[in-house]
Amino acid sequence: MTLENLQLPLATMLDLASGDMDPYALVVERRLSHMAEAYHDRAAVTAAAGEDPVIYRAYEADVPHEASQLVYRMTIIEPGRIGDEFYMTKGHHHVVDSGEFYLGTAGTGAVVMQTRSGEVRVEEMPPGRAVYVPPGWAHRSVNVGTEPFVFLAVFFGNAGHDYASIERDGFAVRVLADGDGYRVG
Ligand SMILES: O=P(O)(O)OC[C@H]1O[C@H](O)[C@H](O)[C@@H](O)[C@@H]1O
Ligand SMILES: [Fe+2]
Repeated sequence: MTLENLQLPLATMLDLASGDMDPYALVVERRLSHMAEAYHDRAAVTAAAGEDPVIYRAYEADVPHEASQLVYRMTIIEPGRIGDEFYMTKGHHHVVDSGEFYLGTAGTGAVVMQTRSGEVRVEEMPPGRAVYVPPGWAHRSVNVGTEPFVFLAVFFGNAGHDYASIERDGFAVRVLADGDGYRVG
């Protein structure tokens, strides 16, 4: 094997507290208008539509989206709610069923996971807690705190993002404000 055929190693600085990455590419920036249908309180969606807040963004290292590659991202979900529902990601299945590794690094969040047959699990992701999302589980992350929720994600380069089934059917549970905390309803 010659060096010409080999990709060079890559090193990236990750700011675990803020989610900043260096070097990075901003690959996701989702505002409310990009996912308004995901929230159940229609009046609250309408009330927030004018401001159209940024709900979350993700930074990615320069890894090819190909089989055998491990893509890694820092995702930052802002604190906030639409009605009683916390800011969250759209959520997706992988096109090629494959696992994903998560590590909470700042703030207070959780990941909701759901199989195609409707089984649901919710795991909290405080800083230092790793969650493994096995193949076949759709996943959505939620900020249940008052600070930005930051996590590292690692997934296969050929996993792909399948949003259609979640856009159509949603998740069977919602993560809702409950006093100072949250409940899964
Ligand atoms: O793709 P979304 O459901 O909008 O979530 C935003 C991002 O969250 C995490 O970083 C996942 O690992 C990414 O694959 C995903 O793109
Ligand atoms: Fe994923």
